[in-house]
Amino acid sequence: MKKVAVCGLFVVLFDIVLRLALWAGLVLLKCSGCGGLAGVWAFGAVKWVALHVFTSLLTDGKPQAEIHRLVALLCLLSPVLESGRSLTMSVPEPYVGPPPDLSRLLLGLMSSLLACVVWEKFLCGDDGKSDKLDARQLLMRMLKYFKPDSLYLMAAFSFLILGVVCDTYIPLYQGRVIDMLGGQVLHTGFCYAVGQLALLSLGSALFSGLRGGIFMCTLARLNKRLKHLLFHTLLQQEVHFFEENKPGPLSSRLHSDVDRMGRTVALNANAIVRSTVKTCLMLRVMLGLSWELTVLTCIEMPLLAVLQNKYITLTKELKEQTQNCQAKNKDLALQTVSAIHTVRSFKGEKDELRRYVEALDEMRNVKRHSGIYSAVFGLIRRLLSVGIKILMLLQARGLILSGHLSIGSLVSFFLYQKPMSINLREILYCYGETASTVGVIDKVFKYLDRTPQWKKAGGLAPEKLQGRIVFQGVTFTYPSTPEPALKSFSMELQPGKMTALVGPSSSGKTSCVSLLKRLYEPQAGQILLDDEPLHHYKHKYFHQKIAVVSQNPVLFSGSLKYNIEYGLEDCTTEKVKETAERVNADKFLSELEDGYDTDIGEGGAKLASGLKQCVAIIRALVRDPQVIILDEATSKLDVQAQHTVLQEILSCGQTVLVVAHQLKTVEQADHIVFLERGVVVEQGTHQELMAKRGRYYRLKEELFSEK
Ligand SMILES: Nc1ncnc2c1ncn2[C@@H]1O[C@H](COP(=O)(O)OP(=O)(O)OP(=O)(O)O)[C@@H](O)[C@H]1O
Repeated sequence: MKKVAVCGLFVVLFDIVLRLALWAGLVLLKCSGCGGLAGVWAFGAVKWVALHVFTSLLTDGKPQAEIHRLVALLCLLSPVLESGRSLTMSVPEPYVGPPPDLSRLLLGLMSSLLACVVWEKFLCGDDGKSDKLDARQLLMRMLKYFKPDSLYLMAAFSFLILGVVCDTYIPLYQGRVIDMLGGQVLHTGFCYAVGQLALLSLGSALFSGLRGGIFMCTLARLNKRLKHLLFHTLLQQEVHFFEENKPGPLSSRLHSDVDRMGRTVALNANAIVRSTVKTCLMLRVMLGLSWELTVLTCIEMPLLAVLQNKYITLTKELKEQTQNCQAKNKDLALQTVSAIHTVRSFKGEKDELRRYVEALDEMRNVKRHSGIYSAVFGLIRRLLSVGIKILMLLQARGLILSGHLSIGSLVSFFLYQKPMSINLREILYCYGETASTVGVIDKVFKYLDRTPQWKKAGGLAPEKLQGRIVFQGVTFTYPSTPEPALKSFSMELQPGKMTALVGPSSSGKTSCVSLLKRLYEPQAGQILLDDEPLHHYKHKYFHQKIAVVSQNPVLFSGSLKYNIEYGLEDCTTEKVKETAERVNADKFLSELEDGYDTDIGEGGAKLASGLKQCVAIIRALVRDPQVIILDEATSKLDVQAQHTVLQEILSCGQTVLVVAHQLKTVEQADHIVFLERGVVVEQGTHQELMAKRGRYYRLKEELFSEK
């Protein structure tokens, strides 16, 4: 880098020498110019050759890419600017080339250097090249999601350009009208000018409105598509994914981040195109009005770019911190509110409030830092603008006094100048905003690209299923823990028989049920249903044939009927009632306020826990499952109801697995599997195990303490 800087310095010095030589030559020859536009271009070409030879000598024939760019700018910028200036002259004057004005020659050098710094630092700097490439790829990928809306976008961009063209010419016509006010212009001429102005204003309002509306519609469509896709992808993920990623951040990704992504890309693309087209058109008009004032206006741009870039770098981390804090706050509040019963019964309100206040404090600190940065940035930016404005006023006075500028043109220029700075600021802001959204886009795409870490379900859906389940040497470790929950675990569940899985706490009973529900995949061994691995069955078929009822079933807000039919497409009310009758619950449920249409509240909060279990049992039975897993599913029912439910289930010839903590259930079981630390210690009937007088017998009192 140092080598490039030193080489660049020598190139600039050599360029100054060449410019001074040209100036001295023109002064000595008493020439007012160097041969018109052709002369300027010729001088640029000669300089290019000279600088090229000079840099080759300096770098042993291997000049760096940065030096090449610097040389190109030093040689080309002045001819290009001069050509542009002559093109924008309303009445083409015979061009005589730059007068032998030293300050003008040096102004060309300064603008070349400034352009070079902006180019190297902000547009193609080497730092983080791969990051920029990634960002570009991400943005390009994001743009692909707009493909279905291409027609809308084309219409929106067309209206945008039409609106911008109208917008751009409004100040010019305003200036003309002002000049006509004091002049000897015919009334019709004046009315014609005012009519043109009115037409332009009308066009601007109409096209801008159409553009805005279409962009908003497109954005809404994109948001819907992205959210749908992301939610679909999330639902495909394995259970461990949801254990690793908390609901708060996931919901934040799904809502705020997707919204922000679409908004930033769509609105920024809109703003960048609008501002760029406007800036180009305005530059053309402003150069025509006064190139000196235009140069002063343009000096503001690179300085603002440097400032903005610094600001973005400083606040990038703060933005991420703010996002994380927001997600954390949301998560904390959600957790506390959803567990309000536990919080209240443990008098945890104070603790929860403290935790929430701590999270709010963290957020406040981050926001305070953002505020300070924003204030300092705003102050420096304003000081810079005021400084440039003072310079412009001084220059404008000179131009008016020398007759090069009319008052109307100056008014027009100032009418352009403010929107021009706003446009440039908008471009820079959008650039910064898009850059800072890249992180958000990246996170969302990471979720969208995530392949679920579980075996895909097959297509098996036999009409007749026996329901024989075999665990063959299953070893299973949770992804987040090193110790296996089940070690070479084998067990068989027979159709029409009830098997009880018993064991002390943390022995692996629930893990067994989770594997059977296919919430996790075992690392070794396999689980077979009618001699076929579980993942060979169709997803919907499998979960219809294997029903699980847990101790604390999850119910959804809505009616009783909605909860019982949940996930079924063709379940009739008769079938629901019939199933409820089988477990003696129909009478009770029908007597509720609105019968089966009674709203059970958030998570079934309006139901007693026994009734919740009852609804969960009916929900399982209504699916006509072949395998029923009862994970303490009847613990909150009275003895008579428990008996009825078990008898009803067994009478249908289904395979029943009971995770038991109560002796009553175990005694009824045909087969008992006694688990300890993920290993089957003993198995057999209750009598056999008692007769053995082994672990089951010794732990009986401890396990089934109710007896
Ligand atoms: N989601 C999980 N992530 C990590 N480890 C887990 C998870 N669930 C259970 N475990 C661990 O797996 C082991 C077996 O737990 P499991 O819940 O299967 O036992 P259990 O016999 O059902 O216990 P309990 O009767 O108390 O419900 C325990 O060591 C437990 O800490």
